[in-house]
Amino acid sequence: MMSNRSDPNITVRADQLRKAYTVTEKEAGFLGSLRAFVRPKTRTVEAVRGVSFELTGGEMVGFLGPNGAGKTTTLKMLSGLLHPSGGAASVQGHTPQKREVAFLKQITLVMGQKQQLIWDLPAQDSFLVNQAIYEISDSDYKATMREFDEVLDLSGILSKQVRKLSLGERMKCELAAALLHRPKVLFLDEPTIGLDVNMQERIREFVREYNARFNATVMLTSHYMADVTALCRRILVIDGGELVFDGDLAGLTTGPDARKTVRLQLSRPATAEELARYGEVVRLDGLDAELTVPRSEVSARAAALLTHFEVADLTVEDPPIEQVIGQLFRSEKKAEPVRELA
Ligand SMILES: Nc1ncnc2c1ncn2[C@@H]1O[C@H](COP(=O)(O)OP(=O)(O)OP(=O)(O)O)[C@@H](O)[C@H]1O
Repeated sequence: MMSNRSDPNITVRADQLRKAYTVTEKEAGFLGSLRAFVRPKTRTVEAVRGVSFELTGGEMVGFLGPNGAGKTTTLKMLSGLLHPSGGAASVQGHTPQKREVAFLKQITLVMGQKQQLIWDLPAQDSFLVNQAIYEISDSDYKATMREFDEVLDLSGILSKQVRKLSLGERMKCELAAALLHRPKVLFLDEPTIGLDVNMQERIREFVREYNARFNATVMLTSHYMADVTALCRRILVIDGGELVFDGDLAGLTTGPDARKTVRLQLSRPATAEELARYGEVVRLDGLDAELTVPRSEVSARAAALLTHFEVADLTVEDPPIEQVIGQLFRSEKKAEPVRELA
């Protein structure tokens, strides 16, 4: 969909955003260090290669990709922590790298792997620091803390030294601290990493409620697909620094390119080559086989499988979303034309 650049509803825009890092290569050992010091050898890593997309106010979007795909680099550019090597970004009408106060008051970046809270102090001391930095009035501070407490149940943990908190408790405090100023745009980089299932659900609920209450735009990366399926209708998939998919999460399992999983319990062994004539074999374990087939051809393929093999049982289901997205990562072709900016 073409967009109007002045559309006030667009809160985040990346326009051919690029980032190349220059890394110094060093051989092992002392001599290697010396050589690198005297005559540094450098190499360019193209982490983000011309990424374009737009998010509208209140949208929650999953930002997915394999390790090293460029997710964190993109989020850092959108938060103004990194200068793009090319292209442009705009968030709430601001150019992120200018780090204007009015911009910083409207965004937050939460990195599950990094912490913002002061380690040796109770979390509430870090909250007070943020209250001062963001110039939050006492009444707003109290009201926000009350709201956050309802969902996150912060009672009893705010006064403990951060170093003594469990990972889940700390993450609840990290999120609360990062959202104290009620930002309109949330960049959440693995906010649930390492948490148990219950705590992941709690954090999800908090993000969902925050989004509903403040109509906030949320861009979320997570290795837990449950986070994405619970919160996001749309996903952006990045691979090797390029956007390879921008569209509806549901469309991946129902759209024209969608596939179905056919599970077979065979009565007599078959080879992967034989089965591969009827679909893509994703697993063959003794008499248990699993194939994916185009959704539109599922009945014909199932009938053919029943005719050509001795089958004790056959079931058809949607493939796990991890598998569908994994196939996007590996695919060379773009799964759907990526939205072009006007
Ligand atoms: N400061 C840096 N200097 C040099 N290269 C970097 C730097 N930060 C990231 N990279 C490289 O840029 C590429 C993209 O990294 P990035 O952290 O953005 O990926 P990611 O999608 O967030 O990965 P992950 O899921 O593993 O966190 C990788 O090849 C990474 O090694």
